[in-house]
Amino acid sequence: MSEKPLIIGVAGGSGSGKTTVVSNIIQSIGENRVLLLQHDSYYRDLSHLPFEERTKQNFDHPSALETELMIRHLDALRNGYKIDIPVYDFVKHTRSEKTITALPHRIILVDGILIFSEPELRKLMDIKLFVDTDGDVRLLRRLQRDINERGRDLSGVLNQYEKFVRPMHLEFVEPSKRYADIIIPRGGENLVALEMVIALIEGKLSS
Ligand SMILES: Nc1ncnc2c1ncn2[C@@H]1O[C@H](COP(=O)(O)OP(=O)(O)O)[C@@H](O)[C@H]1O
Ligand SMILES: Nc1ccn([C@@H]2O[C@H](COP(=O)(O)O)[C@@H](O)[C@H]2O)c(=O)n1
Repeated sequence: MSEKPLIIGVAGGSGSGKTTVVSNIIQSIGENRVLLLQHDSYYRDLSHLPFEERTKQNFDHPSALETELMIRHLDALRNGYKIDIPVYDFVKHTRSEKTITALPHRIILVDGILIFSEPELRKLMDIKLFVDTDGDVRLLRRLQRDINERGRDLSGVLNQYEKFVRPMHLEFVEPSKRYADIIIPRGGENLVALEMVIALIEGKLSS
């Protein structure tokens, strides 16, 4: 592929609806034209720690993620090379032996809570979207998701939220909103904003 891809970043707090927004964009633009790269896939492996220790880590600080690898991957894709995306296990807090091979695409969607707080990563993005959802709504969604899908219990989710998620959100995620080109209030339910974003992407692709 000789043309450089269009790289679209989708940031926002945990549970804000990033994945929902991204899925809507992919459905509208067409799966075969888009590659999704999630910062979540680049969480550092903690298999060297006992399980109890892993659960006590701060996963909301930039140092918890191997952002340098994600940047190398984006550079490789921009230059026409394939990459091997890590597979992360949120139940065990570990990275799998397996990877997923991804080929260069015309559009690359990048999502994650901290993608705009990393200058090197931010620099690579052509369009930056921030999904803005109230903290109480995000906490309720996260409670449900983490208990149903990530092997957590009520008190674990609440402790983690109070100790790490909320303070790191205020320190890193919320201030990074200033770098967004478009702020999407309420996330995936905001169909007007989604239509505008999709029209913008289509316009960029045809220009
Ligand atoms: N508008 C919405 N209404 C109800 N539930 C939603 C809505 N948007 C997202 N969710 C649910 O909330 C949870 C978190 O949403 P998700 O899109 O995964 O957020 P993020 O990727 O920002 O963490 C998911 O279980 C999702 O199904
Ligand atoms: N082992 C891990 C790794 C990350 N988290 C939490 O995931 C959140 C980011 O993912 P979203 O899909 O919600 O954007 C982040 O807030 C971390 O606290 C975790 O709980 N365990």
